[in-house]
Amino acid sequence: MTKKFRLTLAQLNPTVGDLAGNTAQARDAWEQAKAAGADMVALPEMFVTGYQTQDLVARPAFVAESMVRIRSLALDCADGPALAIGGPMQEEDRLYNCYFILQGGKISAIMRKHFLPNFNVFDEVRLFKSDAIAGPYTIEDGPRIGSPICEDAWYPDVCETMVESGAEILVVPNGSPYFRDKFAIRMNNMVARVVENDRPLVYLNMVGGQDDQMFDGGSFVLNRGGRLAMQLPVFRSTIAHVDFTLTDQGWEADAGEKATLPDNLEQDYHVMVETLRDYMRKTGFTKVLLGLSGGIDSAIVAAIATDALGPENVRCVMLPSEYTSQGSLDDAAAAAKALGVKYDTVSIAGPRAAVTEALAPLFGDMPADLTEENIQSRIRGLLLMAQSNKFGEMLLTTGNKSEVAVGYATIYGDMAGGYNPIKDMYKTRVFASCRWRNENHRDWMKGPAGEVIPVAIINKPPSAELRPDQKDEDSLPPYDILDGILKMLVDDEASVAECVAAGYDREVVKKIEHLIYISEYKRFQSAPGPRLSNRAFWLDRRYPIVNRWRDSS
Ligand SMILES: Nc1ncnc2c1ncn2[C@@H]1O[C@H](COP(=O)(O)OP(=O)(O)OC[C@H]2O[C@@H]([n+]3cccc(C(=O)O)c3)[C@H](O)[C@@H]2O)[C@@H](O)[C@H]1O
Ligand SMILES: Nc1ncnc2c1ncn2[C@@H]1O[C@H](COP(=O)(O)OP(=O)(O)OP(=O)(O)O)[C@@H](O)[C@H]1O
Ligand SMILES: NC(=O)CC[C@H](N)C(=O)O
Repeated sequence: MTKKFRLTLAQLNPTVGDLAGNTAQARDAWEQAKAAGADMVALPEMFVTGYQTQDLVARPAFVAESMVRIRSLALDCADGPALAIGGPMQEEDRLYNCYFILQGGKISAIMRKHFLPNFNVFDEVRLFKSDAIAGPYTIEDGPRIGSPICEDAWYPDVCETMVESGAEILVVPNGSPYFRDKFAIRMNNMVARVVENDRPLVYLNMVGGQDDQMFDGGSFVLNRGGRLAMQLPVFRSTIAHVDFTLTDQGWEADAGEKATLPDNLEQDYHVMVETLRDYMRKTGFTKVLLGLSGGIDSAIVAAIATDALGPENVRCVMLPSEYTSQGSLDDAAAAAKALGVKYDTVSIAGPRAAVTEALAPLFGDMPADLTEENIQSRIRGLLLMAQSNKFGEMLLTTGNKSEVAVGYATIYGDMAGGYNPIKDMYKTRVFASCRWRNENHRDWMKGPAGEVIPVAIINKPPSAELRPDQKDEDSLPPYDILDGILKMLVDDEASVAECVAAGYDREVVKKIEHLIYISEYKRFQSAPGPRLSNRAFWLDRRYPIVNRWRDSS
């Protein structure tokens, strides 16, 4: 009789620290696997705790409770398919990132991670110990399986050793966070492992937002030769069953679902929506508010919030001053109407006059300058935070990556807010994302279809409207030049000389370099936001605040 093996892939969304909830999700996946007649159900890396735990995993009580949950899951799931789940384990003074195989009421095998990622957003060498490469485990009446844990499968060694010691299938649990165009990098690595080892491979990733990171799912199954047998969707919790048949050449996966992967404009937009949605749900908020200025940044943030939470949970507030143009008033109202969100107006004229009066004895006849400009931004921050307190709505802040990079925002002013959906998106890409959203609608968007960001907003020159006729380009180079230089200096760590060789003016490059370094203190105090690139501010790029070094090239 043909030998078969059914594996259930649980591409699910854990919450960091919700040990009971994550275990319940695992248990539910196991019930579904059992009902489907599966032999094994696999959950992602560190699923019991959620990922990434950062220093929470250094707390002995947290690890101990996680172990208790794993053991009780083993007992609960004794009678049915094997269950494989990631979690931490303490052995004497050593903490490991593990993959537990639960069968027959017990932990029947434990894989300990060998290659600990310690770059970009990862600090696993700081948190965990590496263990020697383990051999495969056997599923009762089924294949011998090797489980390299995420980073373990990005190099040949672990898979090769597991296969040399008898692994017939590789099942790789992952906690692999999104950055733009990462799919191809993952796929290339996994195809290489399959070809090197002549074994099928199951790549299982988690989904969900955690602070700045989005775990984008997109799990897949490869047959020998690197042939794609199954592709699960990105950004969506999914339970799927894959059937393996034992052939003369070894185990072969039957062809299953082949989800299509979105292009990178859609990926980024979807990440901004999902991370905000998960940040809200996982921190217990349902409603947001934001200042809607009639400019493009607050307009796209309003659209993202509406798509994430629904129009009934988004409130936009126009806070006009004497410098607010009629165009801005019209554009902000039109944007709110197109999205179907609540829209209020609170003038800053009165508070501004009161602040000016309060400071007059100190400021005397000193000329008005940036101080007075920033007071407007700070009054808006204060009025928005007051509404946040009163109505229990979380305030969204709206600075794009270009502004965040050069400090073009007022600290304790428009930087006020709990989450910044566009923190890692350069201004030039904000324009492209707005056009994409106006032309596309998907079932995961809770906002309406159509032109939700009025084209008048996309087409006008950006202005902070903090003084008469102010344009961003008065203080900054045009955004295509600014973003070109920022991409080189921030994302590529290019030298000043390399920027000049690429055609940028040295004086402009030096000015931008200076602005990046002197605004480190602002970023240190800024709200988190979704990571879209592999060089996002915060964990990917950690610079000192006090720093006298400048590139003399
Ligand atoms: N290293 C450091 N550590 C701690 N504090 C430091 C510091 N360097 C300066 N500071 C302090 O920070 C203050 C300066 O920061 P801040 O008050 O923000 O002021 P600043 O960065 O000078 O001005 C804000 C800039 O953002 C522009 N803006 C504002 C609002 C919105 C937008 C927009 O388009 O979205 C643009 C505005 O036109 C202006 O060019 C100083 O008073 C100084 O005391
Ligand atoms: N008149 C206003 N009413 C409400 N909010 C405002 C107003 N002006 C500024 N804000 C808030 O402060 C943020 C910074 O806006 P500002 O106009 O200074 O520059 P910006 O970065 O070009 O943003 P935007 O493109 O949204 O205008 C805005 O995104 C908005 O949230
Ligand atoms: N959790 C991990 O080991 C992640 C590292 C891995 N290379 C990734 O980003 O996909």
